[in-house]
Amino acid sequence: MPKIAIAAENIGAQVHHKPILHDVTARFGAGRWTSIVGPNGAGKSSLLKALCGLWPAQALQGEVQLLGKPLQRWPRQERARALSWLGQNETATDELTSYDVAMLGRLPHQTWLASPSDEDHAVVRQCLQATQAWDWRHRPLAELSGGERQRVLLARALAVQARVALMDEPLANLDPPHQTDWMLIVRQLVAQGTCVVSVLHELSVALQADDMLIMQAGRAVHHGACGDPVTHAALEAVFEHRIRVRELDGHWLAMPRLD
Ligand SMILES: Nc1ncnc2c1ncn2[C@@H]1O[C@H](COP(=O)(O)OP(=O)(O)OP(=O)(O)O)[C@@H](O)[C@H]1O
Repeated sequence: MPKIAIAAENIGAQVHHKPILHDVTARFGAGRWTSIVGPNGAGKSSLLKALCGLWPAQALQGEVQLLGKPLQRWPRQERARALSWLGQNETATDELTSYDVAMLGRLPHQTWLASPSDEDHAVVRQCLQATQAWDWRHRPLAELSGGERQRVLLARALAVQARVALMDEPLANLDPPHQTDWMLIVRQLVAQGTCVVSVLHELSVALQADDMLIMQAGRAVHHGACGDPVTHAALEAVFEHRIRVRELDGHWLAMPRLD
């Protein structure tokens, strides 16, 4: 078993007194990529937000452990260096250029009011190039297409160089070649020991991860290896057997059932 990088321990959450996460325990290893999947409204984004500390404390039960220490005991800047976040539908940085957005990923490495270092600039360049967003570095985020903008936001998340990377629907708006690039980037991160946890609706991509956490109605109903037939059965069941998992050229794929 790899070292646990981040763990949700008995997490519960409510919105307006309505429970949306029920006693979720899930542990994610260093150097592993885990995909979180499940039907709409299953609580996938809510769990990711809990892992990231984005829930108000009064709406949350249980504990998140980051690299062996409770999340709320981490000093803010150290935590921002250890944990990176790629969220959905972010618009707060729309007026900034792509370069400046990616540079925001370096903020946890900078001291108050200091200019970015040569290393910060080198990392930002490398991340924008890795996501093929370097060509529009001078353009404001607001002017970019959905997929272009997603690649800049991914570059920002990569620029943090965090040991744990949480990504909510990272493939949103990405065309197939850039989805493949994203998987290759994730594989590189994992090879360097990073823990990657991603919420994905693209089940065939999700099946390329090391592990899969399946959620339903606010609960974690299965957590296992992506190559395990028990995981495939759980995946088919959670989607009411309207998909089937099949192997093609050594990869597991999820296909819609039309019969
Ligand atoms: N701020 C909120 N106010 C009210 N209800 C919320 C709020 N956030 C989440 N919920 C509810 O909590 C449940 C889980 O939502 P969540 O976004 O975590 O699901 P999800 O699995 O990520 O869904 P999807 O696949 O549709 O993105 C849903 O029923 C949703 O309506």
